[in-house]
Amino acid sequence: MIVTIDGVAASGKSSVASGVARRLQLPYVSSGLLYRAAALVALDEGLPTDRAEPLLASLEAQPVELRPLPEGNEVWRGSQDLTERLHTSEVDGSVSAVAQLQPLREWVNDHLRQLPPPFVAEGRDMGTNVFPQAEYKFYLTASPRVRAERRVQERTADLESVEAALVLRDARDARQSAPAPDARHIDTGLGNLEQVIAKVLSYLPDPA
Ligand SMILES: Nc1ncnc2c1ncn2[C@@H]1O[C@H](COP(=O)(O)OP(=O)(O)OP(=O)(O)O)[C@@H](O)[C@H]1O
Ligand SMILES: Nc1ccn([C@H]2C[C@H](O)[C@@H](COP(=O)(O)O)O2)c(=O)n1
Repeated sequence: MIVTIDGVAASGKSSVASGVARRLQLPYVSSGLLYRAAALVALDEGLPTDRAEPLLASLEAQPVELRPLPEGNEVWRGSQDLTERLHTSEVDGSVSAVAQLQPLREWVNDHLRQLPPPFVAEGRDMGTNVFPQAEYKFYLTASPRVRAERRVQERTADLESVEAALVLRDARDARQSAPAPDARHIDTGLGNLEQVIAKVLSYLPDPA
């Protein structure tokens, strides 16, 4: 079984996906972390984010590994744990450019398609492009303001700046972020996190 949870920035994908996966006792996979890791490598190494070749060469020379652990995804590069450095405003500002590079999308998708089902996968195009065969698909939304009020707790910028950055990222990511025609849409602004997790679980088979 594959469950996909796609949606816009800060709509709650990671939190909902990890909560659903925990209750189903399945791994959960955050595709965004691979794009964030690629963007972090480009930032750390001063590589361009508008051309794939230099960045792909670095990623192939020293591979990145996504570990979908039950307690949360980790991203490692050799002996370096990159996880704690992936959710910053600096990476937020670069990741959309990296995600526009088709060879980088293929690099991410190759990683994802090696994972053995069952799992819960979250991102932008899990239910459309990466796992169109998924049995259960969800698409999360929430207003920019609601999403900014959540995200501002996790960043150092003020609410207005965070909301503007989210709206900009939504626009930059729009090309790959269309919902799957068979995805169930859930407005996460209509309930707290536990209520949204329960809503998703109500559409899924009970764990054996
Ligand atoms: N329904 C909800 N009610 C209240 N808070 C929520 C809800 N869903 C998620 N949150 C909180 O909002 C913040 C952003 O959620 P999360 O990181 O899961 O979003 P995301 O879509 O994965 O973000 P990104 O696209 O940037 O990775 C987190 O602090 C999370 O706990
Ligand atoms: N399947 C995906 C997942 C993510 N992206 C891009 C778009 C986001 O700006 C960025 C980071 O994702 P997030 O951690 O915010 O979910 O990566 C994508 O294009 N496709």
